[in-house]
Amino acid sequence: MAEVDHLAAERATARFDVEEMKVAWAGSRHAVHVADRMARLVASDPVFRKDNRTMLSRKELFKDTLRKAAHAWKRIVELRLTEEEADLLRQYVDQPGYVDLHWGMFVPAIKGQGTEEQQHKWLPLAYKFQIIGCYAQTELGHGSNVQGLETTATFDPKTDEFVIHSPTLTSSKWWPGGLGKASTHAVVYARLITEGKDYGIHGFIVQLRSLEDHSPLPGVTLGDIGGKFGSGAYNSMDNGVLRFDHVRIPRDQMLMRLSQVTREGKYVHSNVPKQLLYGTMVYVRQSIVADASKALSRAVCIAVRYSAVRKQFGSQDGGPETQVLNYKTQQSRLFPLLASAYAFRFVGDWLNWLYTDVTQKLEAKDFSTLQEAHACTAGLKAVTTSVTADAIEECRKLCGGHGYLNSSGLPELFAVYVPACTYEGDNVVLLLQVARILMKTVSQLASGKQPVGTMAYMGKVQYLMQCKSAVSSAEDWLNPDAIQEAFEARALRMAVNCAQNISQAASQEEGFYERSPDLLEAAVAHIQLIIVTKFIEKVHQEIPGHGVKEQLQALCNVYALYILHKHLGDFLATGCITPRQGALANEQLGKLYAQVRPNAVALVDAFNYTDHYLGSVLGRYDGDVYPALYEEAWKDPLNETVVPEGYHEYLRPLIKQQQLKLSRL
Ligand SMILES: CCCCCCCC/C=C\CCCCCCCCC/C=C/C(=O)SCCNC(=O)CCNC(=O)[C@H](O)C(C)(C)COP(=O)(O)OP(=O)(O)OC[C@H]1O[C@@H](n2cnc3c(N)ncnc32)[C@H](O)[C@@H]1OP(=O)(O)O
Ligand SMILES: Cc1cc2nc3c(=O)[nH]c(=O)nc-3n(C[C@H](O)[C@H](O)[C@H](O)COP(=O)(O)OP(=O)(O)OC[C@H]3O[C@@H](n4cnc5c(N)ncnc54)[C@H](O)[C@@H]3O)c2cc1C
Repeated sequence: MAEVDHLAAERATARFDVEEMKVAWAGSRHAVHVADRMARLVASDPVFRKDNRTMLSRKELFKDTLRKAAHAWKRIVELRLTEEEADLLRQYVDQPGYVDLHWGMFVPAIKGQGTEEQQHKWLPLAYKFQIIGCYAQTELGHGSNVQGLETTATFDPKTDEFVIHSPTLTSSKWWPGGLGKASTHAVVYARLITEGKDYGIHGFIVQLRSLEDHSPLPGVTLGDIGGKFGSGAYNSMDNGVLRFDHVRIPRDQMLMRLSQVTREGKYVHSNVPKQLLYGTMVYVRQSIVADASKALSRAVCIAVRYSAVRKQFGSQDGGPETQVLNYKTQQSRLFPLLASAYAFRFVGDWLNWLYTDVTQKLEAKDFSTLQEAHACTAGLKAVTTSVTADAIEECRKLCGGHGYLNSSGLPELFAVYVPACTYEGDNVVLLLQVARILMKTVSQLASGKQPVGTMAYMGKVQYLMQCKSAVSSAEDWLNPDAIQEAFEARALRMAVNCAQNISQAASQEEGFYERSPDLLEAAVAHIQLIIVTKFIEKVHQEIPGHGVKEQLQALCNVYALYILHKHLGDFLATGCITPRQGALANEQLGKLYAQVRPNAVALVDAFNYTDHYLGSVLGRYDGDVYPALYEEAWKDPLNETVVPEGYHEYLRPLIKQQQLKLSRL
């Protein structure tokens, strides 16, 4: 803990029990305890140092990642950490690397799509790191359109093998993380061809490198795809390129849980929906939503603490200047992001519950909730990552000039985070999936089919299409029913408007294409409704701790009214509220910001992040920002010598030449 606490006065104004808020944030007392232990374990280990990361070359950074991953594994084994502890330890190491894909996609792909026999064979090898795996789906020519992939897996009945081949340049696998330099194996997605017929995309386990000397196996060409956005950041990951030249694998390396190819070459599809092939993506999208609240809360923690330390203007007579956190503009930019971090955390928990529930149903051959799982994971992944990426950049601006320094931690956080808007499904492509499901649901309303799950509100179509908000004062907007109704009416009316416009087109397909910008907005409105609903439900639960529930209630209202204010056009255009009611919502928002202000620093303390994990001189727990900034500057390699390299070659001759010219005048 800090010796001098420059934020002590801020912490003293908090009107709630921070320790209990930590429990509400983490989910349980146990979760706080485990996270705390793992975070401190990482922070105290010199191998996991990361303050020099942005100054390393790509090669040094990659080697550092290998070293950290090996050391993390050593500590996991030595300390006999549980799976929960090990996952947390890796998260706190906070450096993207091949292990993310090994544990996050390779293992889940085998678990989800492999038969019991295949799981029995491959998982123990993966669990002990006797093999390292990645997820090779995307190609140079196709990423979003999975059905358009070109790699082929042709069954050869003579040898009982599949022949994996990249027929074109565009069929080269391109992007898979961990593929470039680390992986020995991959789950490769390819078109299955047997008996002369193309049965579409299936997964195959393919060995890529020798387990003896790591050299590529015959017929396999692979490497790294090159440097990426930002210094440090995602460059620790070896995203790779991979080409196959008629590489043979045994038939039993096709992942055969969903469909099989017999010894004779017959294709057999089990009686399950084809979309289960996309199961690994659904799993990771769900994890990405949980991850969004982590990235957003880190950025917000830095910006809130620094805004409480930073002072500008406000004194005419030499008295103290104003903390920038006291400026209403700073609050109106920052507090909605603070509220969003909490909102994403709770909706992430709910999504994790939904995912587990759907998985259990699938085990029992109940596929009824598959569409709900797809819509919620795709939509929430898209909205939470887009908001988080923008919010990290906003936090950088909220920290003024110092936010632009690497030592603020924000540039690297942004650069690492921003591809989340693209990987695991481009956000626009995913929102259009949600929109398709919305249109399907609207079209079924006429036949009397009652929508279920997060679409259930659409069943109230008669009421929601004509209801008028009863809000008549700013305080009325504190009523969760008023908020819920306005959000439901807005989402439903936007979806119905789209459906009506599409129905006037020559075909459903053409209408969908023409109206896709509106459909995106309807999908966002639906997903925002889910986030608001889950936040309201959370606040309705019993929440222990002095003042904790009240703070969460205030943040829930901030989140909802901020979204309402930001998307006021939607609410007005659909006639859900009047301009006067919109103004009242904004008035209430201002009052809520004043309520959040004295609690702001304590609300970010509740995230319970170590200074190591935050990686920011501006976000230090003790708020002692200026000495840290000053010290950090001297660590830059440019400051290793007083006179820079290049002085004698370029600077001195230039100066001397100019001096000579002047002396001649
Ligand atoms: C630190 C170490 C920790 C170790 C552990 C880590 C674990 C993870 C933990 C934290 C995570 C946080 C960070 C994660 C880091 C991850 C690193 C990044 C790795 C990135 C990997 C990738 O990017 S992999 C590649 C991803 N690719 C995509 O997402 C492609 C997107 N495209 C698609 O999904 C499909 O092509 C698309 C859905 C767009 C279209 O499908 P298609 O079949 O062509 O056609 P369509 O007609 O639209 O759909 C038919 C039918 O199917 C339904 N459907 C579609 N998708 C699904 C689905 N997924 N599930 C269920 N149903 C689906 C669709 O609604 C249609 O239904 P009907 O209309 O016919 O009823
Ligand atoms: C850092 C990073 C890590 C990755 N890791 C992996 C990995 O481990 N394994 C793996 O297999 N892949 C990986 N990928 C690939 C990733 O999954 C794809 O990049 C992603 O799915 C997007 O596909 P794309 O690149 O083909 O984009 P494109 O589809 O080419 O997108 C280009 C533009 O077209 C738009 N667009 C595309 N289709 C439509 C449509 N139908 N309607 C409207 N607009 C459309 C998009 O919105 C976007 O603006 C990774 C990518 C990144 C950036």
